Amino acid sequence: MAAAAGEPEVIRDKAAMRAWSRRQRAEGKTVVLVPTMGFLHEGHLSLVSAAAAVPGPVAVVVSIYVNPSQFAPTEDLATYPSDLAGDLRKLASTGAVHAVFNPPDLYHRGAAVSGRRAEAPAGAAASSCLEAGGDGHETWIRVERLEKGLCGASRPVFFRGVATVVAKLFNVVEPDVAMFGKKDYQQWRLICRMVRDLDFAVEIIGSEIVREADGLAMSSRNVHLSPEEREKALSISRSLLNARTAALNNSNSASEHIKDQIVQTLTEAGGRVDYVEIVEQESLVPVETIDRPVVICVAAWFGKVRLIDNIEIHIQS
Ligand SMILES: Nc1ncnc2c1ncn2[C@@H]1O[C@H](COP(=O)(O)OP(=O)(O)OP(=O)(O)O)[C@@H](O)[C@H]1O
Ligand SMILES: CC(C)(CO)[C@@H](O)C(=O)[O-]
Ligand code: BAL
Repeated sequence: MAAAAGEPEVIRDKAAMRAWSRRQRAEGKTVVLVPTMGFLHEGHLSLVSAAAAVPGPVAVVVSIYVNPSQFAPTEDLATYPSDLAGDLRKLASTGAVHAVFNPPDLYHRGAAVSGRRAEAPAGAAASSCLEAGGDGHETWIRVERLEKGLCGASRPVFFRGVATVVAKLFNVVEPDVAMFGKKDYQQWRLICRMVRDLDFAVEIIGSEIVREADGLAMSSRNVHLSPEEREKALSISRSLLNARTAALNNSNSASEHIKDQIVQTLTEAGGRVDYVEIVEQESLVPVETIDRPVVICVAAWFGKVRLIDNIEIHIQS
């Protein structure tokens, strides 16, 4: 169990962060990292509780960093919510966080070369809000199959940016354990695959989705929903719960039928569906029939807010 942590130490510098972690490990502690983009809610705090519950003496680090490389220029980097002072208060009140890593920037930005800064390098398939010419960052981790479907289809640079920044965080913080929420299901599975494939010495723990009392999955972006949009967005969790009931009550349900029902519910509520997919839990390969453990994943727009959610169905094959 963790010793009471008191006020977390706020660390902004990479070298200082690495030195802090190494001191903790030298003292016999397990370093547990909770990566976040801030504007914290109970979903994040559940990851902190799970981090504190890792057996043995632990040093819990929460990173707060809005990673520009996972946002395409058309996405919402500029309006991503933030409240560092509020976040620090929430983390201190848990008594379970020992350090907060809040770097001003994690990337080498490089110098402009012939005015090409902020453009994608020649030959790049897609660009993010980070792209730099000259001697800026140009090394990327691609989890080649898992990054393509689901959220990868409409967010072309998202998983390249996530895998790369998580690898950078692992190199700086050197955690023994890292916590990810199953709300971002594809992200969690992709990080597990990256860790396996690249032999990172980090144990990844996936933590259950935390919901509001009415079922809405907690998400930092929920703050941008109007009260009407928020009400309509309840159709996501409602349709997922109905789908699970249907799948559990009818053996070998056809995925197409279940997906159609979800699309209909979301559309009737006023949502714009990005995708509804039923996939195997680890490989994320789509299934035609629900005859094995699957997860139903949804992304839909309500107003200007794109929300994701999912539900696991534990049918034994
Ligand atoms: N409701 C939730 N339940 C469990 N984990 C969550 C929940 N919301 C976020 N997390 C996890 O917290 C970590 C940090 O996520 P992030 O800071 O992007 O918050 P978010 O609420 O997912 O924001 P966004 O609005 O970008 O979806 C991720 O591992 C994410 O899966
Ligand atoms: C894992 C992560 C912190 C990487 O920027 C982000 O994608 C998130 O908060 O889920
Ligand atoms: N929780 C995932 C971060 C993002 O949507 O960019």
